[in-house]
Amino acid sequence: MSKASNIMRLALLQLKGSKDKTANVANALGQIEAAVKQHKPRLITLPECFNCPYGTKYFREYSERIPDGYTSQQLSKAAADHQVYIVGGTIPELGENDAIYNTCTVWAPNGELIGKHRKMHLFDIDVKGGIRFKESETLSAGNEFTTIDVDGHRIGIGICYDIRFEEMARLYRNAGCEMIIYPAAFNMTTGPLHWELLQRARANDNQLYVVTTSPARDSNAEYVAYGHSMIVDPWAKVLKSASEGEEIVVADVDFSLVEQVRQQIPVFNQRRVDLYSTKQVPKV
Ligand SMILES: NC(=O)CC(=O)C(=O)O
Repeated sequence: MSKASNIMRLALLQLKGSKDKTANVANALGQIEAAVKQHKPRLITLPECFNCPYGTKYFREYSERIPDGYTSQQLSKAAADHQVYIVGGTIPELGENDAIYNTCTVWAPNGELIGKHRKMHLFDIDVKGGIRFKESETLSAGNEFTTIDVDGHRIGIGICYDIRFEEMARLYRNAGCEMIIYPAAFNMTTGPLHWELLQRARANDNQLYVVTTSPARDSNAEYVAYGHSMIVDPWAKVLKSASEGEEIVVADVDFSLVEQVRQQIPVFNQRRVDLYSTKQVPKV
């Protein structure tokens, strides 16, 4: 598709969560409506696990089929009602053979499902005196890369821990992506040190936009999300960011910056492929 415009308005919805799935989905729908009325975005993003508490013991109970489940149907309707693209954060997905995935769905303005990304790198960490989390206790990892086309702009989808893997971002860059969107829920151990650093690193290394959307911070929750949803531009500059609470972050991104940075700092033409391998195997 040809590029209709280089400017795209994004609205990142940093949402409060609770143990009540219906209330979480209703809150997301209300915030989508508010964002559309106030800001008229082309694309809206939601946080990781926006309909479910972020904890391994909850994933099976809250899991749903995609696209037939309740949350998918609500997001599809919201996209069609408001004529907007929705990168629907993540929900626990009940997949084939009863496996559970942490999955992002993407909806077009006609309500059609145009992308489904299963978290590829499971968040299994054990930081002494900090946080222990083991998604692999109940989740399976996805095996497929996911890109979508929005008005002629190719966008890669990753989920939270996926951002730590530069190889994945590089594959998206090589596949022509100008932006990577990561629904994410960093925490109070890793967030302060790594959240902004990783986003700016991925943006700088690959000369593209990086967008993250976190749940709002709830200090009483079992898993305390860091917040600070963010848009980083291809210069690695933080274009806009949220604080900790529930918030809508709005920004107009200019995709012409991607080409500008790639021309002015042409690292991808200057690689010493005679000295190191840059062979890319998977097809994205
Ligand atoms: N929750 C995650 O998937 C990742 C995270 O919190 C981190 O990498 O830190």
